[in-house]
Amino acid sequence: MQELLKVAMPKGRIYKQASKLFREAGLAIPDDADDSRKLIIQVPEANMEFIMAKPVDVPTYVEYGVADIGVVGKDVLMEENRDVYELLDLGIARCRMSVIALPDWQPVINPRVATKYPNVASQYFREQGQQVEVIKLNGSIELAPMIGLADRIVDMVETGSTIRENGLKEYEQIFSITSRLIANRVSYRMKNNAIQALCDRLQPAIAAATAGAGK
Ligand SMILES: Nc1ncnc2c1ncn2[C@@H]1O[C@H](COP(=O)(O)OP(=O)(O)OP(=O)(O)O)[C@@H](O)[C@H]1O
Ligand SMILES: O=P(O)(O)OC[C@H]1O[C@H](OP(=O)(O)OP(=O)(O)O)[C@H](O)[C@@H]1O
Repeated sequence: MQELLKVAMPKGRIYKQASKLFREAGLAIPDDADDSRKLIIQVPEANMEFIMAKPVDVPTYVEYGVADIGVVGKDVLMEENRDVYELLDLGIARCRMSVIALPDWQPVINPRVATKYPNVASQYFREQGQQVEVIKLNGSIELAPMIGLADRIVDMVETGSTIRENGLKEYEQIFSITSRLIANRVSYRMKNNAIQALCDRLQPAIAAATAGAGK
């Protein structure tokens, strides 16, 4: 019998895709665990316990070892910069991090950039040699250039419909994003059999899903 794995699972849009991938890997994972208000869900069929977390908190739970492994977007991993192992690119929740502004944007004297990702944005503009004031927001980032809070934003683009519907334009793509499987450093050693077995099951499922999506 392998060790129980505590898994930090993001509630919201990643959960459905992650649980589908886990099922395709042969694990009996429910697809509706995030529909209830329960925050800790036992999945005895897969010898797992899910900790249903806010996506941005997943790396924190994993770094502190209260979860052995977790599923999290690359955007959050880059922003949070936690001390965890990144084990697998799950290929799900594909989107990109971009610089967005109004279509008539021109460089301004005191540029302001609004974003949910202040560390990523600051590093990007520093590397570009541009001095900007970064304003942290927690959602509806696209509002910022529309109402004059910032002249640019750094945010996620998937289908492009949010920027289209708000009359904005994507200027630069900073990096592409998918969700990753991460592990606590100690758990990776202590529960190596269980974690390795999970990776071995997930890998062909990821390859099949990626081939199926024509990517
Ligand atoms: N439009 C999108 N399309 C695909 N993936 C996305 C999109 N937006 C975000 N993601 C990915 O999904 C992850 C979780 O996003 P989600 O919107 O569920 O959470 P959140 O906005 O961080 O949390 P909350 O809903 O609690 O504010 C992101 O970190 C990113 O990796
Ligand atoms: O290109 P699209 O397919 O339109 O997706 C992009 C949108 O999705 C995310 O927002 P989310 O739904 O997480 O809402 P938020 O504003 O609360 O971050 C992101 O912040 C964009 O606003």
